[in-house]
Amino acid sequence: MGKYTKQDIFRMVEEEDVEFIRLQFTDMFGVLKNVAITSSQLGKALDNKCMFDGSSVEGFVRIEESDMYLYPDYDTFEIFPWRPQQGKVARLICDVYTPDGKPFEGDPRWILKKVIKEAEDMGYVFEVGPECEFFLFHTDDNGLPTTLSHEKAGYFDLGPTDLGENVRRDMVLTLEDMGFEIEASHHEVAPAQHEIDFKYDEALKTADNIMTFKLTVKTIAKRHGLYATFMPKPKYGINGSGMHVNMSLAKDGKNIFADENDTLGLSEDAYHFIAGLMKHAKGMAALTNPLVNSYKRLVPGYEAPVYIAWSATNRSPLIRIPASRGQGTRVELRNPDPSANPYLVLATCLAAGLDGIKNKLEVPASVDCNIFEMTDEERKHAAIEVIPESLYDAVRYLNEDKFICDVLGEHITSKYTEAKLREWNDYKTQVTQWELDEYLYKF
Ligand SMILES: Nc1ncnc2c1ncn2[C@@H]1O[C@H](COP(=O)(O)OP(=O)(O)OP(=O)(O)O)[C@@H](O)[C@H]1O
Ligand SMILES: N[C@@H](CCC(=O)O)C(=O)O
Ligand SMILES: [Mg+2]
Ligand SMILES: [Mg+2]
Repeated sequence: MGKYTKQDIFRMVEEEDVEFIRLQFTDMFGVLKNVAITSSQLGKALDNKCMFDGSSVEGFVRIEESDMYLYPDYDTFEIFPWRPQQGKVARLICDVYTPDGKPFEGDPRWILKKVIKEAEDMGYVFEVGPECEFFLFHTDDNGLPTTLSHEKAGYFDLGPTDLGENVRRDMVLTLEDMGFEIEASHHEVAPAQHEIDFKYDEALKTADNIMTFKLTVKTIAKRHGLYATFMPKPKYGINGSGMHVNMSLAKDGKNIFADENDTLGLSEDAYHFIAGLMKHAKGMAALTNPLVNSYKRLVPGYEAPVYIAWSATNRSPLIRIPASRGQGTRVELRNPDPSANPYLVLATCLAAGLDGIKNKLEVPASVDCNIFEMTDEERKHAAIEVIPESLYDAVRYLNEDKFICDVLGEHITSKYTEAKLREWNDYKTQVTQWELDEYLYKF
């Protein structure tokens, strides 16, 4: 049973004086799209009759087959608190369907739903809590984003040093207005870098929440004359922004990753899940780290992972098991960044973990020392592999991992690969400032 019925939505629109409704969906590349309707069209929208031109959305369909339908998920009805309070603006997150009434295979939300169904058939609920980091920068005289900030604060610092402090407070209050349960918010390590953590939930809800979170953070920053960016590594020499993904599986309301009798308090299935994530980490990288820029974050020295390993005691590997046990027992994957499409990231993470469980994959020994301080020889001896080092490598690994390609389906795999190779080739031909600074005078 859903949270809202059609009648509930009509009633809320009437009572709350909602004038506009945004029908939202997310494209393959994690970009939020929407078409706005007035409340006079609500009945049509709720009957799945609203159409859009799919050929205008990158990675969707060709012009000859362009009609797509939006099927609103009633439970996602939410009013935007930052819009006028008369003639309010609300949104509904939608699934994308083809004209013959089938889910569109290029819709990332559908891909996630498919894997969730598979988990449900095994009796599992997939619970996920993300940690989204972002930067707040000034805009220039034309209102365009810069990488400038006047902030000096660092990790966990308290104001009033920081202009960002008030902005973050406003973000938290707005998110709470929209039903988010905010667990923590703090200044991150780099100047102008922040993090707001919200409570974990079932995977589909969390993926929707991540999209809403990014929209809200950007909107509130703009209101304060700042620009919020989720670009993974906006500045050389300081930390980049990650989106650690905390995951657990529940069966009949009980966290099945916990086992008091184990030395680390983890169940067999938790170990298999970790092994599945490790097996597919390279194949998933093009999704968890989708930009050319993503790979500039995954370098030693900035709290971001580089090596495929796991540990219950330290933060340097790809996978960390945070200390909390019982219902809080979870696996934290540390390489995803907030530019990723959350639907595709959660779909592939869940599928990889389930692959581990189904096939009883064995985890290698945990690496409890600082991997960055090991020599290449020591890492080789411990069979520690490296996360792909560029978008190009990541796309290659994706196409080699048939299991992950199957999760994504033919449509997304081919369109995604095509677009990401185009992005890489465009980047590859650029002459950067670094090259000019290094070479122009020498040669
Ligand atoms: N059982 C669980 N399953 C999935 N997620 C969970 C579970 N329990 C807690 N979480 C989520 O994990 C996230 C924890 O974030 P928190 O910032 O505390 O983690 P952290 O990794 O210790 O922090 P950091 O990496 O910034 O030092 C929250 O979103 C929380 O709701
Ligand atoms: N900003 C770091 C993470 C810092 C943290 O541990 O919270 C990253 O790029 O992943
Ligand atoms: Mg953090
Ligand atoms: Mg974390």
